[in-house]
Amino acid sequence: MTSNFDVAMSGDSPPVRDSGIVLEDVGIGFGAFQAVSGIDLEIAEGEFICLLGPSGCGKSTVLMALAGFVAPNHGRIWLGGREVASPSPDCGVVFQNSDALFDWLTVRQNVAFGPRMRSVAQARQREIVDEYLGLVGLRHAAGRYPSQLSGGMRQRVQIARVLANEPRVVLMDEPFGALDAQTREVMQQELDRIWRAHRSTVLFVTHDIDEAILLADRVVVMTAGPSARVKSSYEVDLPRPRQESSAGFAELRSRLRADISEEVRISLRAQGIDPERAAA
Ligand SMILES: Nc1ncnc2c1ncn2[C@@H]1O[C@H](COP(=O)(O)OP(=O)(O)OP(=O)(O)O)[C@@H](O)[C@H]1O
Repeated sequence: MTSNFDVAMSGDSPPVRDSGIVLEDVGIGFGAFQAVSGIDLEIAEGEFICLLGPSGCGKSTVLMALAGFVAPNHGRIWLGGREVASPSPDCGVVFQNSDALFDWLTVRQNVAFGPRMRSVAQARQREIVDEYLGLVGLRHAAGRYPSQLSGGMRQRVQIARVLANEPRVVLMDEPFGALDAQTREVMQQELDRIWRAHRSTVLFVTHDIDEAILLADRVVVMTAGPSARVKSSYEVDLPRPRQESSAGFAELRSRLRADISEEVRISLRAQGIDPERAAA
């Protein structure tokens, strides 16, 4: 496929041989503030990673660097064997806010937008749109405008629109964070089902430990910032779809809770807040 890759070929051999992701000693700063540093992480092709950590530790910053929106000030990032230098159609991004949709286009036109930009033939565009709208259960709403949809439906359109570009990697930054608890639960189940059908490489940022265990092959925990790094990594060796009531789920939840609350306490102390008082 010829595409207008915005990523530069790395001068030397990249450390990945497939469509995975490699972050090698990555640091990202904003002026004098070093948000993350020394991030080493490998994500295999088709792997679903959830990134957890205390608020403000730098999860979104890492995602923005992977998407090519922010440049690291140290280290290197490879995606599918190419060094990331700027945003690329190889990498689809779903944000928390479903307002990323084009209000003046119907659901069908929103999902067809990427394939149309890639000059995909019209008949094929229709097939792609039908496939991805079917996947998110919204074929019946193809003719509606975003303003005529609920928040959950808009978010599903956003996911379909990103997947219709058939990116190698999907980055999701708290995509269900703004949804009510019930819609969120349905969306988590749907995403699990969609991912099992497509097996793209996914990096999913969340605050929610249960969401991470429901979705991830591996949960990666970051330390408190500044200069946050990867603290630990947990393989989620539970059969899908996962049951929150299972013993394995509960055991992993309590290990993750202990690990993250240690970092939250560090983060609160750094802000001059006594964590014991804050909990009282
Ligand atoms: N554009 C920016 N300019 C300056 N500082 C920034 C910028 N973007 C992020 N930061 C800082 O970098 C740190 C990491 O922010 P980031 O949003 O990545 O954290 P996060 O872990 O995703 O937070 P949350 O869980 O609350 O969404 C924070 O201290 C934040 O204030």
